[in-house]
Amino acid sequence: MRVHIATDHAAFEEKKALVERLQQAGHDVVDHGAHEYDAEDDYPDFIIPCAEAVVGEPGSLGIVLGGSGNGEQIAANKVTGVRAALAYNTELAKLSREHNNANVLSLGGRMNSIDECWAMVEVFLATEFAGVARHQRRIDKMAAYEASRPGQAS
Ligand SMILES: O=C(CO)[C@H](O)[C@H](O)COP(=O)(O)O
Repeated sequence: MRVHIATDHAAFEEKKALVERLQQAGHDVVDHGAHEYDAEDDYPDFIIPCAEAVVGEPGSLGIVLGGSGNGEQIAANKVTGVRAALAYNTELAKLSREHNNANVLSLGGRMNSIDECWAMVEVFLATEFAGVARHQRRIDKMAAYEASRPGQAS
């Protein structure tokens, strides 16, 4: 699977480890940075391009990381077409795909170990959207709202 990934400094080591594990597992990984550790860097600079790449490549998925994952989820969700979910256990990662058809998973490198992050990534990538009508209806309502905002193409 094509996987876009990004972090700020706060999950620099976790991102590096995840890129290695994803490649070992055979995924086609695009690393949007941070490529160097800089304690003063800003997560939107990496997360927004990563989220845009996910939308630009239908069928791909994204993994964004930070200290908590909160700001990274918020930044990713600013990109039209992104449904980014914050997870801290595998059940949330699974539900984000099954119920929300999330295309971006947000993780907190200061909240979970590398092994825990990897477990969530594996579940996220392996789980399909359930396609149940009530879930699709709710996603459609959000997409309609998104499309109705000024400046959005119809
Ligand atoms: O998780 C994050 C945003 O939600 C950031 O990674 C976190 O805020 C960075 O913190 P600091 O600049 O103190 O290292």
